[in-house]
Amino acid sequence: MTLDPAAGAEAALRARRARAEVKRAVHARERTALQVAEAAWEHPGSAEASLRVTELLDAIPGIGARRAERTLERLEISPRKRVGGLGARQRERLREWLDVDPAPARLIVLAGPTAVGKGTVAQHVREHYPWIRHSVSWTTRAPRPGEIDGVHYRFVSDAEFDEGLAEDAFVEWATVHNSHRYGTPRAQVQEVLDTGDSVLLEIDLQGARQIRDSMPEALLVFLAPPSWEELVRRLVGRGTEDEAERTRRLATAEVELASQDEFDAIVVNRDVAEAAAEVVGLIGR
Ligand SMILES: Nc1nc2c(ncn2[C@@H]2O[C@H](COP(=O)(O)OP(=O)(O)O)[C@@H](O)[C@H]2O)c(=O)[nH]1
Ligand SMILES: Nc1ncnc2c1ncn2[C@@H]1O[C@H](COP(=O)(O)OP(=O)(O)O)[C@@H](O)[C@H]1O
Repeated sequence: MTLDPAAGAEAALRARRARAEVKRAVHARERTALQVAEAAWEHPGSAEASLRVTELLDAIPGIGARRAERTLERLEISPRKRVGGLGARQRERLREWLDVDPAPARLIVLAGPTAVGKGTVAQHVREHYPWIRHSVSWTTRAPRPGEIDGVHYRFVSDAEFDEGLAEDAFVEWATVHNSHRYGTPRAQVQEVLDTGDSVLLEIDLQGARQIRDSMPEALLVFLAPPSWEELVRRLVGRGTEDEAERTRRLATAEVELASQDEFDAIVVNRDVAEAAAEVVGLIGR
């Protein structure tokens, strides 16, 4: 029987479209990942069955690629596996996880190089997505023009910061740009999480790594510039640092750009509103 290549290509295109539709429905919350998995196991030849497990988890809002990868490691399921190809015990473990775990990410870290637009995007989120709360970090750096104590940061002295450290008051903290210290108050974050709301932490790479280790359910988002030149343009354009400080910050930025693969998701900040919508879309509801 000769295989007609055109018919084969047509069938492959149909299968790809069917899988894309399944992922879209999960991302749009029209179907749960658990319903898709059950359909895959009921109908072995279906589009659901041919989805890779990574595709299925990645389609769940609030589960970035890294969190999907870490979850499959924990479930001892190879990322190459298709949903329909899982063994009985793997199905049981996946069914259990899908039934309980994929809660919306409620602790979101937004990190990225200086002047990429973290503060601007976070401000847009604050204004347009009021259900997402924001933690106010402590910092020993001086306020910039227009920055309000208690809103942008809690501006404190070194001695006050030391007191906070002695009282274990921070869920994470770091010395950034080899100069000032910044820390996220534990009580503030816990209070938000206890109410079931989501909280956005705008912190540096060191802080993001601490959160990843201490709170693995957090969603880590890296905000990237469209290009290095644009990043430099924004830093100079902001006009809040002198030449020496800009040089120091750009040196940190190079290190941070090299670490973006440690994050669950990367959002490029070309347009503030679009970047904010993408971050919020990752959080899930
Ligand atoms: N680890 C940590 N980093 C923070 C915290 N608050 C702000 N940062 C980071 O400190 C760095 C310096 O922030 P800032 O002085 O506002 O300058 P910017 O980077 O140019 O916005 C940025 O990467 C912020 O994300 C915090 O509570 N913890
Ligand atoms: N998408 C964007 N396009 C152009 N300029 C931007 C964009 N996002 C932010 N900016 C500008 O870049 C500068 C740095 O933004 P900021 O939010 O202070 O960065 P960060 O908090 O990451 O250090 C600011 O002048 C801001 O207005």
